[in-house]
Amino acid sequence: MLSIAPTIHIQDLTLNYQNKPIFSELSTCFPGGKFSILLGASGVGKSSLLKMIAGLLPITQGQIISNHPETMTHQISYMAQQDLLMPWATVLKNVMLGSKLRKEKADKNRAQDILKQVGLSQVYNQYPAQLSGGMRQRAALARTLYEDRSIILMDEPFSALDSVTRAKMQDYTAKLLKGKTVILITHDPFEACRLGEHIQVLAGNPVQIYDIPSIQGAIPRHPEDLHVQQAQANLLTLLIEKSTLS
Ligand SMILES: Nc1ncnc2c1ncn2[C@@H]1O[C@H](COP(=O)(O)OP(=O)(O)OP(=O)(O)O)[C@@H](O)[C@H]1O
Repeated sequence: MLSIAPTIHIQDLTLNYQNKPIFSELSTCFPGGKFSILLGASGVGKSSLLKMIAGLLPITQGQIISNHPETMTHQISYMAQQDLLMPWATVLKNVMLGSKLRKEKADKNRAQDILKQVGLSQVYNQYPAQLSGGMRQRAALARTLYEDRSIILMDEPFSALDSVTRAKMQDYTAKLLKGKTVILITHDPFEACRLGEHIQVLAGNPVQIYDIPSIQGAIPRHPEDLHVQQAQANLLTLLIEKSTLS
């Protein structure tokens, strides 16, 4: 595992789907070793941007570069909105799937420890179809965390969880990924303010990136932290102001 934490630069990035423009000449930066949070209305292009960073969507105009270019091909762990669990493999085997695909020796102890931390120790040997939606999402989270990469991209990783489990998973994820370059998409301003060391909103017509002032305190911030509560209110107000819904 590399101990570097790459910074990711987005430069003049344009995205069209079948001639339909989504965003144009977008530029921003996701700082190395920080937890970056990306918010924005449904359909604005957040998942597409994440897929472009992950190399899953071709770049036709503009570029995405890193100060450690090698990390962009070999050091990314990506968690999609859909859990993408393999139905034929147990939960434990799903978590260790990356090792198997790379023909590496799997670290069963690490996989089991992560599954325990996400509350799935009782279902190691069950299959995805036997799990609830929230359990499936935690299995996908465990698989993402098991990879131990320098860059972690997560698309709404806690969206299916009840509020208590969600808070616990936020805490665990923030602690485990400390010092890594993380980009996390969420619709939840509270989550953004608990976890964000760098918060951005994708919004407007034409779509632009807005930087949110940084919030005091180390992450994961406590739910009762007054800075979190004030920042959450400000962020929700900004999202409402930028909303194009009438
Ligand atoms: N494969 C595709 N082909 C055509 N259009 C697409 C495709 N994928 C996404 N789009 C369109 O691109 C736009 C941005 O989609 P994207 O999934 O990136 O948005 P999002 O901000 O992540 O939304 P959400 O918050 O609902 O997940 C939407 O209008 C969507 O319909």
